[in-house]
Amino acid sequence: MTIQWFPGHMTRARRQIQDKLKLIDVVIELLDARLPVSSRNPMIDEILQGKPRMILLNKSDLADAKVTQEWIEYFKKEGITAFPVDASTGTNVKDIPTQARLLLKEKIDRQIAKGINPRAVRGLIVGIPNVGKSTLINRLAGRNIAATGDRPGVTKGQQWIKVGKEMELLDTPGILWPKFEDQNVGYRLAVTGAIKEEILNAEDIAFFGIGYLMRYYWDSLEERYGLQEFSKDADDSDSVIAIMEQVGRIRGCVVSGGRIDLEKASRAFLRELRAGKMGRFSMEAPY
Ligand SMILES: Nc1nc2c(ncn2[C@@H]2O[C@H](COP(=O)(O)OP(=O)(O)OP(=O)(O)O)[C@@H](O)[C@H]2O)c(=O)[nH]1
Repeated sequence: MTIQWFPGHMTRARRQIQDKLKLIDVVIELLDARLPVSSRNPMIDEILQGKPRMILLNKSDLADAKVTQEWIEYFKKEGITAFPVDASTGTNVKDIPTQARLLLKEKIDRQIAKGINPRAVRGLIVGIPNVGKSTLINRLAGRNIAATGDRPGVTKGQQWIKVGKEMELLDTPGILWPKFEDQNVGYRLAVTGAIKEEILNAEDIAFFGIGYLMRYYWDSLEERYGLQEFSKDADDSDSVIAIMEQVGRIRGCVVSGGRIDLEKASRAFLRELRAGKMGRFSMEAPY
């Protein structure tokens, strides 16, 4: 597997965020609830330079609720305000301005004590591609302003957006890069759709995804694809391929001679997995 990230690109992304930090009071760091480690920039603390920040575990509708709760407790122990959200339906999104003000409470209280009327809290959303930054901005703004898509890399523009009376957001989020040194990180990101399929091969990603579900979420997989007679030995590549073929059979990915088109089957599987059709799953737990 080769994933290339260019140092120039990272430096530019980092500088863009640091320029924006000067304009804002609080950072809203968006992570994918299914993989809070892999979807986190490894240098985030250094990049944020001590700016008050909260972590939102987005796409919590797709993640294992029990594991998400463990993550919330984990971040709490680290002294970081964190809570699950679902930007696509708006679950918990209304708590963001309140939590942002809480983070700045001391500063706001000092202003009030001096008789100054505190202005709206200014926030910046940061996160890796496809984590849901634009969807969240639109949700907070209550209208469609940021470009959203199911492919990484569609965010554009720059202005302040009012979120009620108490908060303002920069309409262009800060784009962070994920950590790529570890091959499994790359695959986890690819399974959830954060990395384009042109970079990693769809069959390899699906192979990884099926293996993962075989290990940790067998029942969901079994139910969806009728795998009652199949082996659930994820360490045996023949068993994994047999399941991929079954997916292909069920989804009509059959070519001449009855052979299964594994590439097509892989894409079908990934589409369904990413859309939550196999139920909720998490790929990383804190403990
Ligand atoms: N199920 C679910 N899907 C979500 C959620 N938030 C965003 N999405 C979907 O995830 C995809 C990516 O969302 P975007 O808002 O475009 O992500 P982004 O971070 O702005 O992406 P870039 O522009 O690539 O940086 C879209 O298909 C959204 O509909 C969520 O909470 N739950």
